[in-house]
Amino acid sequence: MNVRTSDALGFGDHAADGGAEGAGAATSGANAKQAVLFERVSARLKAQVGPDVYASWFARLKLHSLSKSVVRLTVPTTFLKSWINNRYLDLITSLFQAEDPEILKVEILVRTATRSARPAMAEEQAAAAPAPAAQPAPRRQPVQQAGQVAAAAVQAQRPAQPTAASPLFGSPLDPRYTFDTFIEGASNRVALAAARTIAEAGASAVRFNPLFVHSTVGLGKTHLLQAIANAAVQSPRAPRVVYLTAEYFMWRFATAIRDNDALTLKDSLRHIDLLIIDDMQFLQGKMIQHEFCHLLNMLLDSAKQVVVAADRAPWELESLDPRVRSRLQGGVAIEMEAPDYDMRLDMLVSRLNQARQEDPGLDIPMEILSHVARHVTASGRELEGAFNQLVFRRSFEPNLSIERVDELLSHLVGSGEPKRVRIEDIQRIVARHYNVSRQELVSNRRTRVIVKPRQIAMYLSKTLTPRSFPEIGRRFGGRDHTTVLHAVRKIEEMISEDSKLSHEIELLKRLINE
Ligand SMILES: Nc1ncnc2c1ncn2[C@@H]1O[C@H](COP(=O)(O)OP(=O)(O)OP(=O)(O)O)[C@@H](O)[C@H]1O
Repeated sequence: MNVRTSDALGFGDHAADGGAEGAGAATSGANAKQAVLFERVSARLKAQVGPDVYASWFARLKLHSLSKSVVRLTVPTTFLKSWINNRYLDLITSLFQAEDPEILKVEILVRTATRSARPAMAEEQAAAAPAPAAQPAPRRQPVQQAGQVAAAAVQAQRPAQPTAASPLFGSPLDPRYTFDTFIEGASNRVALAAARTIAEAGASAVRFNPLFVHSTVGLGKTHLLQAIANAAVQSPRAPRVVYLTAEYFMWRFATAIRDNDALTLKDSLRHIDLLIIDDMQFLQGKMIQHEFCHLLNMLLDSAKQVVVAADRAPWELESLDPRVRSRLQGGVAIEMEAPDYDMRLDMLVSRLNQARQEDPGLDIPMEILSHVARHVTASGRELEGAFNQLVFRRSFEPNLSIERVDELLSHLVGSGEPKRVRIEDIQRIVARHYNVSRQELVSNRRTRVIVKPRQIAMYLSKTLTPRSFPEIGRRFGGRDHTTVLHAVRKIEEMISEDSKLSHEIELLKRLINE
């Protein structure tokens, strides 16, 4: 219940993040009162900093614990921790104090990460680099290689080892992220086919350019992007490949500008065949976006392939410069959805086979794998977390029973639930609450008595489901995505000013999540 409550605030999109022992376990320790307090503070924070900044920096913030006077919050990366600490800690503290004057201190912790920590040196480098206002240092570790400037930032569950053939600018890709280990299913088939086509095309661009892959967290975007890079660099045509996260791109440009070295950097990027950019939602800052727009235009105009991934569709990347957004929309956008049961089971079996290569004696009964696949439903990352827990526990509890597995994974089992909220349920519950019919909610009628419940239902659809603005628009009588966006913003504003409405919405969330 408490996990769900804090997810319902807009953290839900990222509920999967943080790994096996991260926020899920932590959040389950917080009681309902704490969760409501956290919701209220986050709503105020969102109202204060605006939805774009909020989505970039606070979407993955979770409540860890709240003692009488100390609030502990968690984020998935060290970078986010220092970014929030440096810029927003005072604001967050004052928002908590406004809700509860007994609170004296707010601490930001890094969740037990399933991703590798940044190597100390890179960490120091990032911390030392004075990112220009509004431009962050990289979230993941940059790695430089012999005289090369741009490098990829890599995410992995253990420190990534460079593959035999590395991308042009020395991207140390995680060798496990290949097409062979990527499980195919109905939810990602199209994206996988497009990715394979690009990897096989080598230096010659394919028809869809740029390819834009989007999904909520933990559904395999990074795995797929790195699989493209891993396969492309080994193809006989030997294209020049660069894989990097948007944050690394920002950091690299910020440092190059500081060191008067931007020209060299730009020059080194001119000659690539395949640019792969991950986590596009983090690209911020006018100047950096301008540089990125240049690069994008140059590559696309010279028929070089670009692949981009983000946690939302290109038209929903509101913080992006309209020119960048428009260029990104000029190709093909493909959404990946959550894996079904068969895919989840295949992922677990595949992970077991990989783990057996290191430990041939490792065995987890099929009955347990299938039980986990049935109950841990949210994302690949949660499955990975569940698998790691099982392997870890098995070493000192060799005969795990199903009941014990349930106990160990209860935080992961619960966290998938909010994602199953359906838009129809939201419409039904909101309509009943405001005494209007569901048909009226999706109709063209614009009387006040209908407009407000409709906007609330749209807001709840955006915050309680992973559906995109256009899809929500379609489900509300074929409305344009900007209408939904307007509704979400309006209700967010109203919530921050009107505590009665805020309580009403909390009540609706509870009814929907019941
Ligand atoms: N289809 C899949 N086949 C195999 N593994 C998968 C698949 N989807 C996700 N995973 C695994 O789940 C974990 C999380 O995936 P990944 O990091 O690629 O997600 P993501 O969509 O990039 O998440 P984020 O938005 O947080 O960056 C990884 O260990 C990945 O290997």
